[in-house]
Amino acid sequence: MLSDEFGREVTGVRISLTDRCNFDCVYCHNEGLGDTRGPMEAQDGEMSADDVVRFLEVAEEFDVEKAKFTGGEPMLRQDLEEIIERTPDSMETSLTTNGTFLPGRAEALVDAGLDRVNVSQDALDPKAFRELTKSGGYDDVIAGVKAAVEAGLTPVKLNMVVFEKTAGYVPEMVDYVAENDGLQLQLIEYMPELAGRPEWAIDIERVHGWLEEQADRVERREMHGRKRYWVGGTDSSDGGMVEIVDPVGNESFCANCHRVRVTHQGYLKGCLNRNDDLRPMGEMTKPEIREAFREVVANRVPYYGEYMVRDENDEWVVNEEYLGMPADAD
Ligand SMILES: Nc1nc2c(ncn2[C@@H]2O[C@H](COP(=O)(O)OP(=O)(O)OP(=O)(O)O)[C@@H](O)[C@H]2O)c(=O)[nH]1
Ligand SMILES: C[S@@+](CC[C@H](N)C(=O)[O-])C[C@H]1O[C@@H](n2cnc3c(N)ncnc32)[C@H](O)[C@@H]1O
Ligand code: SF4
Ligand code: SF4
Repeated sequence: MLSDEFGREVTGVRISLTDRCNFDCVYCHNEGLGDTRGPMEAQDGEMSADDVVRFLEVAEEFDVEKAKFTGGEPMLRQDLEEIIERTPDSMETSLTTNGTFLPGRAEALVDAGLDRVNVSQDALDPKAFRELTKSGGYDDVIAGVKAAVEAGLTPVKLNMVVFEKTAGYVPEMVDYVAENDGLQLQLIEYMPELAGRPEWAIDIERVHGWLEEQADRVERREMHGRKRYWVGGTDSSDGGMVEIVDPVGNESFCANCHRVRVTHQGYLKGCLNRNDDLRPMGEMTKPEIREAFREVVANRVPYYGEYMVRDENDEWVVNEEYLGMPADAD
């Protein structure tokens, strides 16, 4: 297993399969890739299934245990089932999707070997959903979540971005997962780093405090040191699990970050928030990918606490050591 200079082993890879999307969520950081809007047909430059598999086979050699497929909207890829089918068996495979294409396809994903799925759902009301996603796909998403649970892609984690437009929906979303078997909730702190609009952010500590009061028990997950709250338990059920993903300005989150990312165009990327460390894999052979993977891991640094440091006014500023890196290789 490869580790970076900060002792962070790389146990997972997170692969963006496309930057295209059928939604236009107001908050979208698109995994650091830019705008999702544009043609929805397959684009030149997207990694082919062969490219993805070649990379995954190298990752397997380095004992990477988990593969996460994301986007854009990864289910716009018609060869998603093939990619999952060809993912090394030793890896846990998961998918993060807006859920609209799960009805009719969830079973095929299971047959291909997908283990579980995260579905973005920021509200339980079609009108609010439309405003947040600029899409009328609410019913499809609900049907998608149902299809995923029925197909056994559990736990299905509902991903909710928490910011000023959604914070009021948190209690009903928490009740919803407590009452529905097979569902869990991830409350994702709104990340303005790539999406802009810092004024939309809310204080995520208030959500932690509120959940602390509701919870029957609290756990800490190894990945990112994320906290998990169990709520609504009864004699016969553990209730629902609510996990908080709170990366913004969080040094311990970055200190426990164990993933390398791959962009839809096949660039290795050490950190979601950075575009100055990209390495193109292009037509590389396996030995060349091995070398590039080693280099990317060697150059990984925690974003908060190393790449960004606090100045004398307690503001985050880029550490001088990293100034002058290429601005954006994508
Ligand atoms: N800054 C930062 N944000 C992350 C990181 N991992 C996840 N996130 C945020 O959480 C969102 C949802 O992540 P998911 O793709 O659902 O998966 P996950 O929560 O990371 O992983 P699982 O819980 O194991 O499924 C991402 O799109 C990011 O906004 C990370 O390493 N760094
Ligand atoms: C970029 S999307 C890609 C996968 C898929 N289209 C989806 O929406 O699940 C991955 C995750 O990033 C989250 N996300 C997008 N922009 C964000 C932001 N600015 N802050 C926090 N999370 C964000 C979304 O809610 C989603 O759960
Ligand atoms: S569905 Fe996902 S990729 Fe598409 S705009 Fe929303 S968050 Fe971004
Ligand atoms: S180093 Fe921090 S910001 Fe970068 S991907 Fe890891 S957790 Fe996210």
